[in-house]
Amino acid sequence: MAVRNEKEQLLGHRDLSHKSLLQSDALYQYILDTSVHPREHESLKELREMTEKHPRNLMATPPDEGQFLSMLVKLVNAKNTMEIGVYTGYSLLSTALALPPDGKILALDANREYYDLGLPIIQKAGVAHKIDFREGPALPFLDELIKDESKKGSFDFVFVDADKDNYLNYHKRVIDLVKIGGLIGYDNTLWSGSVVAPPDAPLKDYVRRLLPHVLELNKHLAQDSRIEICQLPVGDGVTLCRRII
Ligand SMILES: C[S@@+](CC[C@H](N)C(=O)[O-])C[C@H]1O[C@@H](n2cnc3c(N)ncnc32)[C@H](O)[C@@H]1O
Repeated sequence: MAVRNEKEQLLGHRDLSHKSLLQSDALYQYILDTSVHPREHESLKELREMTEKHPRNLMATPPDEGQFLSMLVKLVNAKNTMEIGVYTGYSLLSTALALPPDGKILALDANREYYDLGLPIIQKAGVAHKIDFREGPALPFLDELIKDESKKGSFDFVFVDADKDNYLNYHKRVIDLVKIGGLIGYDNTLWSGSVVAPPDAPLKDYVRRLLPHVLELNKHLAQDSRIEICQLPVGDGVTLCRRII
């Protein structure tokens, strides 16, 4: 593949409608063909293919990231989890399939219409009973949740993939809801590679508008002594935070 200039590289993967920060599309395709698609649960495949036809499909979690989340949930033996930002449910279903039969996911999204598109597939996969879906803006919901002392430190794993301008607000609440030793995953922390874009880079409007929030979050997480962090170039960038105090 021809080497692309810096600006093209910053925009390229998004424009090709999959999310990869790798050096070439061929390399990303190799990962999908070799390690991801052959192991993808049939319901996840069905949900992914259904979502690909949706006008807002750019929001969907890519399958390599879904596989990563599934592995994480199993590695930490998660039972009680939360997801902020569901869309049609690809990451939700990946997590639900990875949880034990009595595992639970509190799933928050401002828009139930998207979830309802994926719900029949989630039901067919036999994991809908693990999901407690709540429609509405996540922030006030978290403010209520945190008033309940029994919810503090009760989550093993939280995945945040919603409005980027609220991530810091989510972090301020979620850090008290996740248990010590538990994990929080923040999605899109490399923001299509725009975190290193020169000022005149031809970024899409929403990428430019939300970039300061992503940069602020990354800085904040790196300085937060309550967590250990690891930022990974999976999907659009995922920062894992392990609560230590
Ligand atoms: C990037 S998508 C989530 C993708 C999803 N994790 C997946 O696997 O496909 C972001 C979602 O966040 C939701 N959202 C945006 N702002 C929100 C808010 N303030 N509170 C709750 N959900 C919100 C949107 O409705 C959308 O479904």
